[in-house]
This record gives sequence, structure tokens and C-alpha cells, in this order.
Amino acid sequence: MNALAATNRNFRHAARILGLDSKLEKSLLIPLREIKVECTIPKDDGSLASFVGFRIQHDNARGPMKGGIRYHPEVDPDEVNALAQLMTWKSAVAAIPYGGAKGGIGCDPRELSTSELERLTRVFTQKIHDLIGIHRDVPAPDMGTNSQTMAWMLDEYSKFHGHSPAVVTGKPIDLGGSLGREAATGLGVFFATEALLGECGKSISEMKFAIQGFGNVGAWTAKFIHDVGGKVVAVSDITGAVKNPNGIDIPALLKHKETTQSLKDFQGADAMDIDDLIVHECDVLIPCALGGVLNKENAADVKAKFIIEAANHPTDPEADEILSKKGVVILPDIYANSGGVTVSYFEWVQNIQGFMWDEEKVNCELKKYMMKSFHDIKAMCKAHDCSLRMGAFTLGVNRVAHATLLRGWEA
Ligand SMILES: NC(=O)C1=CN([C@@H]2O[C@H](COP(=O)(O)OP(=O)(O)OC[C@H]3O[C@@H](n4cnc5c(N)ncnc54)[C@H](OP(=O)(O)O)[C@@H]3O)[C@@H](O)[C@H]2O)C=CC1
Ligand SMILES: O=C(O)CCC(=O)C(=O)O
Repeated sequence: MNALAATNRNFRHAARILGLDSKLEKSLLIPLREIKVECTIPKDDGSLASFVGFRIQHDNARGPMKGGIRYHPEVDPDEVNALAQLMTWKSAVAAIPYGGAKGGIGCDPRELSTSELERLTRVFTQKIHDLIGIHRDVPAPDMGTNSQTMAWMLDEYSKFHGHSPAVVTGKPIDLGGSLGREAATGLGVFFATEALLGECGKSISEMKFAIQGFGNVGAWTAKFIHDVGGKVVAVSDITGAVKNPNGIDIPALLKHKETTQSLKDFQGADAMDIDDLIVHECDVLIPCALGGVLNKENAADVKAKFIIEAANHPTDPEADEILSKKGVVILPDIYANSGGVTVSYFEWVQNIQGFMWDEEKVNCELKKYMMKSFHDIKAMCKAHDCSLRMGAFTLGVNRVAHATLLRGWEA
């Protein structure tokens, strides 16, 4: 089942639980706008290269649409559509005043030079600049993009509309980025993990963790877990995977990755097959890379008792069912990774106010938001006797449905 079919299925299940009117259900499912643009750039050797870029704007009932831009070879319209829809429910779960959107360009950023990436980002921004905006649609980084990508988008957008720092979030601090945004998704994952384990009478320091992906989200998540004594026993990225049953020295692994751009040849752990990470012996599995990595082929072999969905849509519905039957507790993406968009909201607020918060305030507010939504989800689980995923979906969908009804339908 592809990402869009799976996301639609979860949405429909939530709509049924909530008893939503069928017309409203249909209207919430269809994206507000789907943008597809062709982006041709000259490569460094003078040849031309063409790429397809997407921005799917799913819903704006609760505020400007919000979501990252992904650079990855497997970006396709259905996946971006699913990710945009997830952003709508995620913003609502986090109770921040946004709708949802997502964008992407089908490219391999590892095969493009910095100047080629800059040209591609600028051409993409030229093609969508009149459809995004501070109160319309606010992009941010996702897989394969970072604060530099946002700096280029900001610069290109500002050529058309004047200096507009709040048009993107996840920017470099010197261009109006927020302290704490770089680490925010990982810190949010940490707070979410702490909340879930605490609820089950456990703590991070007594658990063993396996983490898939060692980019922005994976690396920060590993660091926060390691800092409080959690044992990270396996880590993977696209270059390989490493394991150590006694716990990996995460600061040393971060240094190794920074110097070599790879996990290979790290001295403090043994190499393992990248595909074994998901089924590695651990208490808590944290996917922090691609979607669909937990599927019907591997779900039965998962050893973890808890799965924290730091990646977007890492679990196929078939896997969801198999894992639930095994008693595995899954903390869903639209809550677990909402720390990123929450601090993006703080960044946007700071840009609009023209006032910068200190990092302590950012992190302290983030913790409050993460705790509040955890309790709101638990309340929905109790009210509807459902899983954490359905608790989060019903919470998000209900808030968006309510906002839509309040706005009314008059043309
Ligand atoms: N950035 C953010 O604020 C947010 C991100 N997310 C989600 O988190 C996930 C990760 O995003 P982010 O950390 O920003 O992206 P990055 O591009 O920074 O990192 C992605 C990581 O995944 C690794 N990876 C890619 N393919 C595989 C694979 N097949 N097996 C193992 N590892 C792999 C990459 O390896 P390598 O390092 O070798 O390239 C990299 O370490 C995505 O699903 C994203 O949508 C969700 C909320 C917010
Ligand atoms: O920070 C943001 O605005 C969006 C982050 C994002 O793309 C996500 O949460 O999946």
C-alpha cells in the first residue's frame, strides 16, 4: 500500500470514529492545491539537467499551510500528498495555528554540487514564489534539505516580495532562524519518548535503543537519549549500520560521521547489515529516515516493545496490524516528530514579532507543547478506546473539522 493510500485509510478510520459527515470527510481529504513544476538548471559542466518539483498544499482551515521540502530521488506526487496531509493533522495535534503542506524535488542531493543545489533551489522558488507566503504557506527543511536550502529560498523569495524572513523556517540563525530549531525534532522525539515510557513506569536510562537514520532527526535523538544514560545499541544511515550491545559512544559516532560523512569504519562498534536495523534486539526502535520501512515483510521479526515514529509514515498499515497484535506500542509520527514544526512555529512568531527568544525559552515551551499534546492524545484514546495512532488522528482531524465548520461554506 503506498503512503497516500495508507494515510487516507488512517484518516477515514478516524473520520468514522468521529462520525464525520461524509461531505466534510471528502472535503478534508482532497488537497487544496497541487503544484507541479519543471526545474531545469545548468550543471557545473555546462550540460542541462531537469527535475520535477512539487508543493502540495493540503489544508488551511486552521492557518497558513506549513511543511518541509524534501530532496530525494524517490520523491513522487502521491508521497508528497500523503506527507502534506500528515502535516495538517500534525499541526492540529500540536495545537499550533497552521494547516499542512509538503514539497519535494525528485533529485539526489548527494550527486549535486553546492552550486547546483543552490541553482535548483532558486529555480524551484521562482516557480512557486507567488503561491507561498508568510500567511499562506511557509516551507521548512526535511530530508535532504537544511538551513542553507532555506537561506537560498528566503533570498530568492525576497527578490520578488521584499525581505521576508518569516516565509521559511529552519533558517540559519543569522538570517532570523530560531535558537533550538536545528535540534527541535530530535528534542521533541526525546520528550515524547520520555512521556510514553513514563506512562508505562519506565525510563530512558533503563532502555536499549535502535535508531535508523543519522541525519538531523536521528543524530539529535541519539544524542539526547545518550545524554540521559539511554543505551543506543544500533544506528544506521545510508552508508551502513553499526551495533554495540553495551551502548555506542554517540558523541564519538557524531564526530566520526562529521569527519567521514559515513558510519563505516567506526572503531567503537561492529558493522552490521543496514536492513537488520529494524529487527535488531532492542527495547525501543526509532525510525528516523524514510517512510514504509516497517512493512509486512519485517514486522513479525521486530524485537522492540516500543516504536517511536520520528520519521514520517515509517509504518505500513499491514505492519501496524501485525505489531499491534504482538503488543508493540507505537507512538505515531503526527505526534512523535511534531517538535520540528512546533519550533518552526516559534521561529515564525519570533520573525513576525521581530524579537528573538533564548534557547532555554524555546526548549521549555517545546516541552510544554509536547506534554500537552501527549495528554490530549491519551484523552482521545480513552474516549474512543483506540490506539495511540487513532488517538492522534482523531484529535487532529476533529480540530481541523471543527475549524472548517466554524469558517462555514458560503461562497
Ligand atoms: N528535519 C525535520 O525537522 C523533520 C524531519 N522529519 C522526518 O524525519 C525523517 C528524517 O529527516 P531528516 O533527519 O531531516 O533528514 P536528513 O536528510 O537530515 O537525514 C536522513 C537520514 O536518513 C538516512 N537514510 C536514508 N536512507 C536510509 C536507509 N535506507 N537506511 C538507513 N538510513 C537511511 C540518511 O543517511 P545519510 O546520512 O548517509 O545520508 C540520513 O542519515 C524524515 O522522514 C522526515 O520527513 C519529521 C519532522 C521534522
Ligand atoms: O518545520 C516545519 O515546518 C515542518 C517540518 C516537517 O516537514 C515535518 O514535520 O514533517
